[in-house]
Amino acid sequence: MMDLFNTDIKHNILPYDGEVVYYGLILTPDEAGNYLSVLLKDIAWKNDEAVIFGKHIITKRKVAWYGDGNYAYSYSNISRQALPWTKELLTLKALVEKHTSTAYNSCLLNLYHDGSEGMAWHSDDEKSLGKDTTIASLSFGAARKFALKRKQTKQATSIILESGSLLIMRGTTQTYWLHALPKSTKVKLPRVNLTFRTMI
Ligand SMILES: O=C(O)CCC(=O)C(=O)O
Ligand SMILES: [Fe+2]
Repeated sequence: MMDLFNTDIKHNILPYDGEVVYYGLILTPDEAGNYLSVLLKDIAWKNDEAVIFGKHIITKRKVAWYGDGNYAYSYSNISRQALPWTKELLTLKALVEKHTSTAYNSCLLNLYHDGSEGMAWHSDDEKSLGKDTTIASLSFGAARKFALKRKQTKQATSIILESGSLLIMRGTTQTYWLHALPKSTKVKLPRVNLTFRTMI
């Protein structure tokens, strides 16, 4: 596929206690734009729900959960059932697996309609994901800042995720670091993010 934009030097953007590697573009801007249209149309987007301090919250951001099996996935006190892969998601999964030499069995999708929507600080450390799991993040649409902050020292770093780009988090990243997608009033266009994961 497109290796044109890939430099062979992929460095860890974390100083220690985990590995976050930015691969840059693995799709051309045109390919990424086409996928964005298809994903906006074909994915079963739903507003995310959570129960926080006993209060039922519904987010503006939309989510979807796809996977191999009948995975039940639970976070923020709400459980969700994985939908069967679509053709496009299987193609993208294979592409990401090739680039990262890792197999995934599920994918969490997020749709941020514009910069007024984001994701708060968290780590993907649910028991169902296993410890020190590899998560591959593929982005489409508006470029957005992805921020990381060490749990203990609050040391921070960030990177801009462009349309068609791939980022992976692996090793002890989820144990020692939080990540977030900050809101930005400057962003007027939608972004779709796919995180390929391995459920155990
Ligand atoms: O949208 C992003 O880039 C981050 C998504 C994320 O952290 C997650 O789905 O757990
Ligand atoms: Fe996350």
